[in-house]
Amino acid sequence: MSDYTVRALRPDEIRAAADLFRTTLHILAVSDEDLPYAERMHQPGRTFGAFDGELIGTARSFDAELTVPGGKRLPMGAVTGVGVRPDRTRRGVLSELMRTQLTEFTERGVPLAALYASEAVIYNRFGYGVSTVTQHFRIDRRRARLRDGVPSGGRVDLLRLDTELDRLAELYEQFPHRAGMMTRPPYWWAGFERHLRRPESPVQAIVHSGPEGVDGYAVYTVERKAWDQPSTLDVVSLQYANDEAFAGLWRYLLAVDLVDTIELGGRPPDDPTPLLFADPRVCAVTGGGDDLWLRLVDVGQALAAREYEGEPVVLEVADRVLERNSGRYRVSADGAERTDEPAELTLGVDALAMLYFGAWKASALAGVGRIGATGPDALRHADRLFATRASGWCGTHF
Ligand SMILES: CC(=O)SCCNC(=O)CCNC(=O)[C@H](O)C(C)(C)COP(=O)(O)OP(=O)(O)OC[C@H]1O[C@@H](n2cnc3c(N)ncnc32)[C@H](O)[C@@H]1OP(=O)(O)O
Repeated sequence: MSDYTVRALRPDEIRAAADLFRTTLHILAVSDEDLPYAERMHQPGRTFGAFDGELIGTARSFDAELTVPGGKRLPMGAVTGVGVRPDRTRRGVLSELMRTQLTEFTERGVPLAALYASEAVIYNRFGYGVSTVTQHFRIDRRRARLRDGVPSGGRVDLLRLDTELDRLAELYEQFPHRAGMMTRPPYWWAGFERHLRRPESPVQAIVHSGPEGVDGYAVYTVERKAWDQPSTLDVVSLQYANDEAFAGLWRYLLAVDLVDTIELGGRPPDDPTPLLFADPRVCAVTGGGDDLWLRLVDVGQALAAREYEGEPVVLEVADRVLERNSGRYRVSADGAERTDEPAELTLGVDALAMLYFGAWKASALAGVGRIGATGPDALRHADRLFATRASGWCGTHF
């Protein structure tokens, strides 16, 4: 039996939870100036604390919606703020917090949970898998020339972030969401706003307008340490509704004076940025990695919500944390449902999350022992069924 209890925190305990979380990430505790943002980031009733007399661990979530392949939006618990006091780690505190949180999602009928992971070895055991991946670009701004034929037109204007941040929130929700993208509720924007108000880095926002009105925006900072030092423009956010807006925002960014390098991180695997340039090597891929970690809280509902193409396959899913998900599911172009038919593929719920947005192929996961298969046909069918038109991508760090 554990010597601690887990319960939802009261509003007057939120600062302590935020301090604990920040301490576990080696970040300074919440300042008085930060406190209003920290409070706005917490959705009432969604922060859990573990106590052994004192607060020793915490995990919170906020409600959002996630677009799944085919365009439907499903409720999701956006999990964040996870930390256990360093003198109480490795005795099951996180495991209890995760179980409590997943049970709470189940009771409220939330079919998906997702998070961004500080370390990649923590969350598989709780059923989360890397469901989307990203890449980072560095552009040599002084050598960059756009190819002939890149769309032109439209106009770009500065947006006043101190008074018009809400405008970005509206635009983000208006623009199309590809599979893997989530809604950004006020709990998310409060954290973004705090990030933007860091005193050391002035932040600019721009909007692009085309014939139908505003159809793209970007947020960026420029770091310029000294007059004779190279300077870097860091694109914090880039969202757009069409190709013209994408090109128009880039035309602007490439023309910002006193900039040597442009950094653009966390983009989808099929991001077209390198295709813009006459010499594609001015745009180097400098890294990448896991983006959204997904957890199918209700496997039946999550599988039934997305679209598929191709021949059917029967999956046998194992879920050690939410046992009622364990069982067989038939997935076909007509949808997905529970079945008694014999299994063709066996996999954990974490591996299923890796298939969900098409970021990984079943055949690749089988090759490294994450999926068991009766034969190559089943893998071929699963590869096709779970493939997506555009790369899955979230791009909303939380
Ligand atoms: C979504 C987010 O908020 S991401 C931020 C996550 N937080 C951090 O990274 C802050 C620093 N780290 C911590 O606070 C803690 O180490 C936590 C929260 C990651 C883990 O908390 P703990 O209470 O130690 O986890 P718990 O004891 O329940 O561990 C369960 C299992 O996971 C393993 N585990 C937990 N954390 C880690 C880790 N960082 N690295 C390797 N294994 C780990 C444990 O060894 C244990 O394995 P076992 O079941 O085989 O014995």
